[in-house]
Amino acid sequence: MKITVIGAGNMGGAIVRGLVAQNAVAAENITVTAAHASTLDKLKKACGQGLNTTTDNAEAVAGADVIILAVKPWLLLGVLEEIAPRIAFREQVIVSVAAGVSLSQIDSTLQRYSSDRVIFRAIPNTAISVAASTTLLCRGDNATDKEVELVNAVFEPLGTVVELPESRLNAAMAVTSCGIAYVMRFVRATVEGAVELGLSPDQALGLCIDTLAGTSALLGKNGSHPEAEIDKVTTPGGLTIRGLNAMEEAGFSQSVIKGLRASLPSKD
Ligand SMILES: NC(=O)C1=CN([C@@H]2O[C@H](COP(=O)(O)OP(=O)(O)OC[C@H]3O[C@@H](n4cnc5c(N)ncnc54)[C@H](O)[C@@H]3O)[C@@H](O)[C@H]2O)C=CC1
Ligand SMILES: O=C(O)[C@@H]1CCC=N1
Repeated sequence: MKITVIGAGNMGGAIVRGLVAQNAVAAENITVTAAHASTLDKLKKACGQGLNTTTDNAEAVAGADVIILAVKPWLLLGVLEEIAPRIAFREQVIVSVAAGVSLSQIDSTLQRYSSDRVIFRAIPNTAISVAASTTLLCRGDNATDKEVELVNAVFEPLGTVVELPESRLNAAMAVTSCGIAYVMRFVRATVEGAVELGLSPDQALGLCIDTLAGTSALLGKNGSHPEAEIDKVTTPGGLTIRGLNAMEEAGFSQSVIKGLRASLPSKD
């Protein structure tokens, strides 16, 4: 499989590094672009000199089976216009990772170049850099199972892939992609609190990481409901309920819910 990644930032760069590190795609079979050559030089150092790099997006799409668009959302349609005349539609599958740009917006941009377009949206999270992404996948209307398999072959080595309808993508993205930042903020707050209680920052962070792993295992392996697990921790008249109530008094659950709501792309 040959892949072209347009945009070598946090997401595009992580996809390229991840695919090479997991031996899923050889560096020689990946072409990657960025706005600046210096970004590409760094990526080449990380992935090996075999990696194909260029700042010419249109030139980069030649020969790819899968073209991944990983530029900022407001640049996406312009970049599509730039590469569209060079895309071999149907032979080449297009995957956008841009948040908030719909399949129909992408399709409208491409319709004057071909009547047979295969488009996907994939929303990974930054854990893709450690092959632990939850990648959300939406297929365009005319994508075949074989094309879905091809796109899965890109993202499955980098974590788990969850296919869902586009109508639920933004809600899921708030949980999985924005969620990395929200959980990190929880971790940061925990470390700040634990330092006040007398732990060193390193020790607090280590304990918090272990506790996250334990929480994850309880939910994932036991299939428990969070509230059932909370019940097991909160001894009546004990310490945890005092902590939980103090957190709720400060608006913990409402803050999280409000944050998720605010994470939806605006409809302008
Ligand atoms: N960072 C995240 O957690 C996630 C990001 N996304 C999406 O991924 C996309 C990229 O985001 P990031 O990687 O975070 O941004 P970034 O700013 O780190 O990377 C963007 C890259 O695009 C390159 N670029 C800019 N203009 C270009 C052009 N005309 N041609 C080729 N390359 C160009 C830049 O040099 C940069 O390397 C966005 O659309 C974002 O919505 C999706 C899910 C999660
Ligand atoms: O904040 C953003 O817009 C991107 C999309 C999801 C995570 N990061």
